[in-house]
Amino acid sequence: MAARDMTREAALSRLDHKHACHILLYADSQAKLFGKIPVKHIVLMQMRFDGLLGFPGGLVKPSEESLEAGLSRELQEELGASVPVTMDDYVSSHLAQSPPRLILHFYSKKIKEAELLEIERAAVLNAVDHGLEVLGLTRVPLYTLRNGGGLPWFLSHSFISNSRAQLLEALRRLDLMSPQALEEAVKKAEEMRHTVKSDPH
Ligand SMILES: O=c1[nH]cnc2c1ncn2[C@H]1C[C@H](O)[C@@H](COP(=O)(O)OP(=O)(O)O)O1
Ligand SMILES: [Mn+2]
Ligand SMILES: [Mn+2]
Ligand SMILES: [Mn+2]
Repeated sequence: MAARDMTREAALSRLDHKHACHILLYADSQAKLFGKIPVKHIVLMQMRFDGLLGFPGGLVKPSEESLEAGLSRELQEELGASVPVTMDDYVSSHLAQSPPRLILHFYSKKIKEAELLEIERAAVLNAVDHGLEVLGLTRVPLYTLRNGGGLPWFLSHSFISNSRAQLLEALRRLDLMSPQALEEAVKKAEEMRHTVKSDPH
C-alpha cells in the first residue's frame, strides 16, 4: 500500500495525527541452510494478531514521549526485551494511506547475532504480548531457491500497511541483498501471486 513520504519535523508537527513507530532488527550470520546456502543476514518480522506480517513496534504518543522512547516501550511489550533505540536508528516517516491521520515512522538497527537469538527467546518467554498481539517472530528468508521458495514466497504473504515496502527499501539501503537478486525475487513473487490466483484448484 502506498504511503506518502514526509520529513521527521513535518511529521512531528502533526499532533492531531496518530503516530506509530516500527523497527527492522537485523544481524549478520555465518549460518548455512541445509549446510550449504549462506543465510548471511537475519532480519526479524512478526506475525501479528490479524494474520498480517509486520515489524515489531506500535503506537506512540509524541506529546508524552519521544518517538524513540515510545518505540522502546513497544519493543519491551512485544519482544520482552530492552532494545535501546536512538535517533541514529531513525529511517523515515510516511503518512499512511489508510486509516486517515496515521503517521508511520520507521527505524532499523543492527545487532549481534547472539543478541538477536536472545530477543527471539525473550519474545516467547517474557513478552506480555506473546500469543496475543504478536503470534510469533519470524525471520525473513533472504535467498531464492530453485523452485522460487524463500524470499519470493515470503513476499507473496499479506503485509500490514506499508511494511512490505519498508522491508524492500531496507534490504536495498542496508545492502542485505544485491539489487539484482532483490529485483528478481520481487518479480518472481508477482508471478507467483498471479499463478495462485489463476489456479482453480
Ligand atoms: O510494520 C509496520 N509497518 C508500518 N506500519 C505498521 C506496521 N505495523 C503496524 N503498522 C500500522 C498499522 C497499525 O494499525 C498501526 C499501529 O501499529 P501496531 O503495531 O498495530 O500498534 P500497537 O502495537 O497495537 O500499539 O501502525
Ligand atoms: Mn504493541
Ligand atoms: Mn505492534
Ligand atoms: Mn501499543
